[in-house]
Amino acid sequence: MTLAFIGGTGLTRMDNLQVQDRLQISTQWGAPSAPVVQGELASRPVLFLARHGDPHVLLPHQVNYRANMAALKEAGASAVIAVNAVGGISAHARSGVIVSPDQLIDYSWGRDMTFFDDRSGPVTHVDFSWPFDAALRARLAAALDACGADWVNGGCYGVTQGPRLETAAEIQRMERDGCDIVGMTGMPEAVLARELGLPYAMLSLVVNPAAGKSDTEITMAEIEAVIAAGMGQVCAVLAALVASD
Ligand SMILES: CSC[C@H]1O[C@H](OP(=O)(O)O)[C@H](O)[C@@H]1O
Ligand code: HPA
Repeated sequence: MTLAFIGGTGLTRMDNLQVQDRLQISTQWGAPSAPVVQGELASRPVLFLARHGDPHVLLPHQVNYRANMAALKEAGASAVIAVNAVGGISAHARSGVIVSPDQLIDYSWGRDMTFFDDRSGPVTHVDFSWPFDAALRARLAAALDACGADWVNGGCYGVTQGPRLETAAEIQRMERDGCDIVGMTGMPEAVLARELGLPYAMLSLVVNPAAGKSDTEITMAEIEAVIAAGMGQVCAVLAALVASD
């Protein structure tokens, strides 16, 4: 099994990854955000892709999710762990906590969200009742526990369009809908993985209280501080995960 990691905001490069090659892959859907990094983590072969480019230049709606997922598949990925920075909606989704969501709701729009839209093949509707792979999430849970992480097993990730953050009313609506955390990149990434038959799970680091959930303005400085404190542990969890293979 070759695990692929997609690094998001705060994880453009993985410090604990031994880089062997940077694969320039072009796909029929265009170029991925960055070269696919081929390397070793805990002495196991892994792949890594910077979702927003390296350096981080792409906004969430500018990411070519189809090219990213197709490039990982072509590079030999057999499963994908996506790392995300998210805002916390539920009380237990405090800043610094890691969430492994088990559901999502998609509020994004206008993104290329399927590989099956060229009209040459059969009409395809994939099952997406459970967007995250249960076996991969179980392995992730063991790695999170082994690392002593402060983490939450399950929850609903709401995907907004961005790049602006949400209004307090939008977050209240998302809370009524059942969202626990909010980010801008979970879709169409998750469904494209499903269409390619790639097991997919997320590791979401809560980096701020979502809009209206604290008395203060959400600042990039606050977000960067939480990322600086927490992304090292996320990388350690990924190493523990591959070591368990
Ligand atoms: C205020 S930071 C917003 C930015 O961070 C998240 O990125 P990612 O999911 O790639 O970690 C969020 O989705 C936004 O793109
Ligand atoms: O509050 C947020 N909203 C949407 N995406 C995010 N990514 C980090 N924090 C947030």
